[in-house]
Amino acid sequence: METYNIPEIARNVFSVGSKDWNCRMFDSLIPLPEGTSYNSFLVKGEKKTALIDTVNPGFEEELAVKINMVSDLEKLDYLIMNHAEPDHSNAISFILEKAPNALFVTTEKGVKMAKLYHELPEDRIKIIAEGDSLDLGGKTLRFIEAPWLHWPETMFTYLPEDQILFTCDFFGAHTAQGIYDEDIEDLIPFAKRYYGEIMMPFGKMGAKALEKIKDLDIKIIAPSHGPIYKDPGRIIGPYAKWTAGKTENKALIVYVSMWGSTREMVRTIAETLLQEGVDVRMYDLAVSDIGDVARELVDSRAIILGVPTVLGGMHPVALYGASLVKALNPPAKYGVVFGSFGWGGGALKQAGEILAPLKMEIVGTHQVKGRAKEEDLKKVVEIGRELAQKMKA
Ligand SMILES: Cc1cc2nc3c(=O)[nH]c(=O)nc-3n(C[C@H](O)[C@H](O)[C@H](O)COP(=O)(O)O)c2cc1C
Repeated sequence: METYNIPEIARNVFSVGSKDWNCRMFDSLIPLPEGTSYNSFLVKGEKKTALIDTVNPGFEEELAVKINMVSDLEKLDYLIMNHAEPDHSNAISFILEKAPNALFVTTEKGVKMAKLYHELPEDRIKIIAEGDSLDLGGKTLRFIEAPWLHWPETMFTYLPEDQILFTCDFFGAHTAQGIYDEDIEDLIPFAKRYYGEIMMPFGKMGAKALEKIKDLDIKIIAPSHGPIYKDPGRIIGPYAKWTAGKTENKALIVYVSMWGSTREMVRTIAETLLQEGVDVRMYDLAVSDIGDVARELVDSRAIILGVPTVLGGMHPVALYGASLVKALNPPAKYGVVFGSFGWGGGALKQAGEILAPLKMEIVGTHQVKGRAKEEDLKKVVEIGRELAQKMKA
């Protein structure tokens, strides 16, 4: 007999998803130092039962066992989909097969996205829209469209009787640890990392979603990754700051250096900025966790990129880092680029082209042939001081 912990987060509301303790990479892109969870919630009303979101490939059987421990999967009435990404939607076909009377419930956009990944029985689709609700008997599920968090079809589900907001990826964190937010002291850095990796490019949509839910009475936030918030303010507060693009007096330095020339320049600007009272975070992209970089991008006021030339362009690792920075669209106001080359150069030009679409003012650039000389490092210090002044203003 398998043993499972099935938290009852409110009366007749069960957390039936899975913990993926050892997963170390997500979306073939994001490192997961503490694994993750795929949260799925079963809501039992007096008349009807609904499942909100499902689980990642490989966890379907566990989901079925857990549902059957607290209910009867065969008699499930509704399968609600807040988001079509397979880590939450993968078990849709599995569940619809095991629960022959269950209706698949989502928005019109949700159906379109789900059909990209699953074959859905047409006669079992129930399309809902903003403000619609389902009566389960003593429990109501109300739907709130929250598009682009982080795919076009995303929505939230609200359970007014228990004041629970099911937000899928929004407010999520990649960690398998804990059940409730109170279990993890350093949860917000994890949530911030997740925000940087997944939500930051859609910050404006995030701000709109916050505005939409601001008058809801929320006692519990139940996201689909990481712990459930019994203290919603603990995550809504930081999200208000992050989605507004508020920055700190902090410079994020990301660089690559093969023989130390670029490293000497970024180390010099780091020391200058620290002298000037600027907080500094520095990551060598060749050995760093890109999730840490994403976390620091969320509220850094300046980004400093150090990149040597390799084969006529940027070092490939720095190219990857710079492309990611551009795609994540951080709120940084100021930028600086340093580079080193041996003969023809090319990295600095390419870095400028990549970062151009960001709305950062480039405060300075400096490139050296080989190692930086005394006058080069003086120039780096000058750029650092000018940057610090601008950042304080
Ligand atoms: C694999 C490799 C490829 C390079 N390709 C170029 C190049 O195409 N053009 C150039 O000007 N320098 C090139 N260089 C020279 C480096 O850009 C130069 O050594 C630079 O000072 C390295 O800076 P770093 O010590 O910060 O890595 C290359 C160096 C290496 C190791």
